[in-house]
Amino acid sequence: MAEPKVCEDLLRERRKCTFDVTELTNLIDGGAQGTEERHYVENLVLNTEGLSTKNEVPEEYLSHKERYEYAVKKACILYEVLKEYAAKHNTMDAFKPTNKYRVTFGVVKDISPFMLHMGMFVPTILNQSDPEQMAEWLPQAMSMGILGTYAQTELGHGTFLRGLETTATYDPATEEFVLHTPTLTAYKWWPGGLAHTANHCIVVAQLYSKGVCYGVHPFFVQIRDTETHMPLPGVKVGEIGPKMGFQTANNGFLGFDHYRIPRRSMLMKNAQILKDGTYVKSKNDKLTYGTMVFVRVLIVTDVAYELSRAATIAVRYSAVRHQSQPKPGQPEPQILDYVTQQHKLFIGVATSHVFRVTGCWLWDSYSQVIADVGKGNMDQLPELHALACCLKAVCSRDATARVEEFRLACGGHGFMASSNLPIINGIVAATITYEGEYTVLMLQTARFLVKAWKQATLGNAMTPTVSYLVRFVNNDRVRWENRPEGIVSGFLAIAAGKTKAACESLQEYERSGMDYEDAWNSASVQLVNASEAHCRAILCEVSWRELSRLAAQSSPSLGKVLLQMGELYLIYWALEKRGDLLLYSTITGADIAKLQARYEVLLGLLRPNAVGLVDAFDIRDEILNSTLGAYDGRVYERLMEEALKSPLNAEPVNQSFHKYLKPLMMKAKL
Ligand SMILES: CC/C=C\C/C=C\C/C=C\C/C=C\C/C=C\C/C=C\CC/C=C/C(=O)SCCNC(=O)CCNC(=O)[C@H](O)C(C)(C)COP(=O)(O)OP(=O)(O)OC[C@H]1O[C@@H](n2cnc3c(N)ncnc32)[C@H](O)[C@@H]1OP(=O)(O)O
Ligand SMILES: Cc1cc2nc3c(=O)[nH]c(=O)nc-3n(C[C@H](O)[C@H](O)[C@H](O)COP(=O)(O)OP(=O)(O)OC[C@H]3O[C@@H](n4cnc5c(N)ncnc54)[C@H](O)[C@@H]3O)c2cc1C
Repeated sequence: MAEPKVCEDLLRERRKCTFDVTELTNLIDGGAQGTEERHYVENLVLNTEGLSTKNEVPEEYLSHKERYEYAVKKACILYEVLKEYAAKHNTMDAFKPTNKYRVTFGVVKDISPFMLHMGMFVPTILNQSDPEQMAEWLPQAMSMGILGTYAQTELGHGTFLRGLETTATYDPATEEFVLHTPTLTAYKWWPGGLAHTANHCIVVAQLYSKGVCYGVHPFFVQIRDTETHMPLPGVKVGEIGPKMGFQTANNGFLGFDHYRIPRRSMLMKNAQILKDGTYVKSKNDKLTYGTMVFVRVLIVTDVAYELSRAATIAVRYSAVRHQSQPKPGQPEPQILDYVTQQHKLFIGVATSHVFRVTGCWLWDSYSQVIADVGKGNMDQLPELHALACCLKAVCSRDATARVEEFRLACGGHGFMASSNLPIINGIVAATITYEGEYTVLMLQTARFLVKAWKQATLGNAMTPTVSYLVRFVNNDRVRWENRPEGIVSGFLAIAAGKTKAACESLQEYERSGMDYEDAWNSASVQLVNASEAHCRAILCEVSWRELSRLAAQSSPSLGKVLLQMGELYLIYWALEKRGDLLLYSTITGADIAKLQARYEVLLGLLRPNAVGLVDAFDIRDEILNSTLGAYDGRVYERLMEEALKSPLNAEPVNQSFHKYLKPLMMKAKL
């Protein structure tokens, strides 16, 4: 059968595009070879028997239990396919922030029950086990001979890791640890895949030896029999129930009743317990938190990708949707022509690029610091932690706001499950909380900023990401320049000004007699604001630098568009933060009017390329999973086709009519 035709609106939009869409796709994939490899993986996966979702009942109609079973079945077939592929290539590729493995969304719309296996279980083994442990566990984990997750959070404690209650008490007589859950609040709660998928997990527990508590440490723990999958004696495990999203992630709870594991189950790359119970300290006890730093770094490119999916849906839909009649007698225009609609959409497209390039920069910084840590140099760990915390926090929160804006931009149809915007919304919203909650992570960065400000005022040497503070110690109003570099300077001035103000408040509260912790709490709204400003300045500075670099390497037509997106992001935020700029720079009302005018010009310049820009994200229909965003733009046909799949439409009259509605109506007639 011939493929259905692409709708006229999208054909016209594609003809308007001023740059080579493939060139941008290649840039996003890190080169033409990256695109080729991604296409290869996508074809491999989506052409595999049992993986295509084409003729299946949409996941949303399945019961909670069926949906989980469906996701497990698909994840297993998918793993086999990816394993074969990985065997021929570099397996570590799976951990790089590329789009190659996002093909999983073409197989299960929501989160895979294996996500924590590859995302945290394997990385923790890689980063925290000693060579002997790695040799034993890694091959089993990589081949799925064992299925794992990362069990840290408890019912009563998620943020405060030092407060975790699960205990691992060393017994030198048997050379074992005794894992125990002393209270209800000590139950592990949340880990993905823990409920009915994993048979092993990394358990983070308070280590006790010779009566001394040495704080939280990771342990490699088997929780289910590998043959029968029954929970092992002393293990209580189950599922936590339905959530706002993450329906197929299989989040679970876990408790131990004096459950014994061998001494060598403690991950011993950093700290160790010797046979006699002697504790050998890690060079840096924060290395235990290493997997979280890794995931926080990945979240930045992850949310950039989710934004690109939501953008593709909303922009294509806006090109197809016609509404209202601003000029009497004229046809209804595409909603994409309304400048308010462009304002909703284009910042989201630009933000996806900003987060992707900043995320790649963060990944490179992470790789560098971790290589140094491997050589025993921990100097840059605090800066990396501060950077990963604020970027994870701000990017996850901004991305969620942008996805919601994309949903609103699709009007009523954006509320349909078949648009896929609700699932994307759930996936992105969760990132604000997991791997460190927004405010908590912002306050971690604030700790670093407060120390950095002190160093700056003392005239001491500064680490790279905070060296800008020095410029503002004695002069907090920067001279305004109406160009991208001037906006970046403005944001650096805001960050320095807010850091200074927060530090002064902190001191003021202390001077008033408060102890440091209470003063910190009192100043914490300002401290979070300072972190947000610092992060925004980094996003502006890094993305403008990276997009300019990429533009210089691209064809002139693409280069122009990359710079337009970079500039749009800068101006959007300059306008959002105009009050701060008035405080911390010499910007005037006239300058702000010029920024507003330039913003509107940029919307106009980007308008002809709107569809080309989202086409360049190159997200296949099977991965997009959206009635509104498909490449051919057959929005109304798809909405109707999907509606007809509702099981309620399988019969003209539902039994509830006879059972309830008719009796109700009969009563009214009496
Ligand atoms: C073959 C291949 C086939 C297929 C492959 C296919 C696909 C898969 C591919 C790839 C997958 C890759 C990625 C997947 C991505 C994601 C994973 C998926 C989902 C994740 C789901 C969610 C998981 C979780 O949520 S896990 C639980 C996370 N929990 C938290 O984040 C808790 C937050 N709390 C904390 O981190 C801390 O307690 C704290 C709040 C930060 C600190 O509190 P506190 O001050 O009380 O702490 P301390 O006293 O201990 O520390 C103070 C001191 O330490 C410094 N510090 C703190 N943390 C760190 C750190 N991490 N690093 C360095 N330093 C740290 C802190 O700054 C203080 O220093 P100062 O005293 O000097 O200020
Ligand atoms: C979808 C999802 C998947 C998850 N997957 C996993 C997993 O696989 N493994 C795992 O171990 N965990 C997992 N988690 C748990 C997750 O890591 C925690 O929920 C997260 O770290 C937040 O901790 P919390 O729930 O204790 O929040 P809380 O810390 O209780 O936060 C509640 C509120 O208190 C505020 N607050 C807390 N402390 C402070 C403070 N010091 N200063 C100011 N305000 C504060 C917060 O800002 C927030 O507003 C998952 C969570 C979700 C939602």
